[in-house]
Amino acid sequence: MSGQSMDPILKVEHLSMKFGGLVAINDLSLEARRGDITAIIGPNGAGKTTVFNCITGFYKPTGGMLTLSRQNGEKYLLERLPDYLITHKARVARTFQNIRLFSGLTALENLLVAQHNMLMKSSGYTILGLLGLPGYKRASVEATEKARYWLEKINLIDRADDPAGDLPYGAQRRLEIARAMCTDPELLCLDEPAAGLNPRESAELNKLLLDIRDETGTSILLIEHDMAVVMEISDHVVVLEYGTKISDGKPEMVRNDPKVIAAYLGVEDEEIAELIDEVAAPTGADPADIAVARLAKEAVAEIAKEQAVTKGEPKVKPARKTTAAKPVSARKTSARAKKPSGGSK
Ligand SMILES: Nc1ncnc2c1ncn2[C@@H]1O[C@H](COP(=O)(O)OP(=O)(O)OP(=O)(O)O)[C@@H](O)[C@H]1O
Repeated sequence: MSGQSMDPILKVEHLSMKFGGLVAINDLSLEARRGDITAIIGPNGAGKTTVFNCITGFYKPTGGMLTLSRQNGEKYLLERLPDYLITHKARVARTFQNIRLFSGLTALENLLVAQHNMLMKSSGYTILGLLGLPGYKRASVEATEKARYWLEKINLIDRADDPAGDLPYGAQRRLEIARAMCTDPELLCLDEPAAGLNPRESAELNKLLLDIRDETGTSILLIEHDMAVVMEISDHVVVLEYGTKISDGKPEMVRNDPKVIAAYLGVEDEEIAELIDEVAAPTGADPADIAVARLAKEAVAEIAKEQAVTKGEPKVKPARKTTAAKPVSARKTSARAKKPSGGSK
């Protein structure tokens, strides 16, 4: 039940983000459709988290426009909003690469804290809540019901009263997603939700995300390195390299795109340039595409040959974190320098 409508919930237009002389995002445009799971993938340092940080207000972009269209017709220019309004007005929620739960609070309490704003509002921002105002009581019951609903959904209802820090890693990841869902987002941004999960936990995560999409209609924007997750659940995939979009489309199209294969295999620019010179484009096809395709094919064959002699090694997984070479089109926009502190991962 993906792509409930063709209208985009998020439109990124000509986004750029510079850190001093480093161009992290270069004139990036993309769309995430309402009701879809959209994945942003790319090698390390491609700019994925920077895009998330621009969308969620952690960074103010150097240029470009980020338009969030809510279901009720309200539109928000995210680059102009402070981060708390991006959450509360534009209804964008996010999780981070590293888990950020309150580890000393129980699983249930973590989900109640997420609803703190709504509870404060119903208490009139005074101590009237403590005096048992009916409105506050009702809100408090609803908050607990919502928290328990999400605990059921993530199979943690039996551990509602356990400290979040005592839960297994995969359960903590699901709890973070549940916490984000307790804020009733229209766009849920997940930064590497499958990182560190074992195959069983990954499968549980996939199911949870598909349920969220299908049952709540929430649109999901996902950064992910695990290709099994990306290919299984995404409706649409955008590939970045050096802050530039190199591919955009359905998962099967992106998976077979020579530019994407080359980026993940780390083919050197010089090799591509040499081949472009050699390649005669008989049917008017782009020589760069032909060259990249040929190099990718050679690289895959080489790896397959190596693996044939190395028993027990895993199969080629192009989307695992690898350092990639720059694409022909992005040689001048190096975003692969060392990352200074201050970013939000
Ligand atoms: N706060 C910052 N200050 C300076 N440079 C930054 C900052 N944040 C990110 N960068 C740089 O921007 C580029 C893109 O980084 P980003 O973290 O967005 O990549 P990524 O695709 O999310 O990588 P990964 O897959 O490793 O998480 C990198 O070169 C990084 O060093």
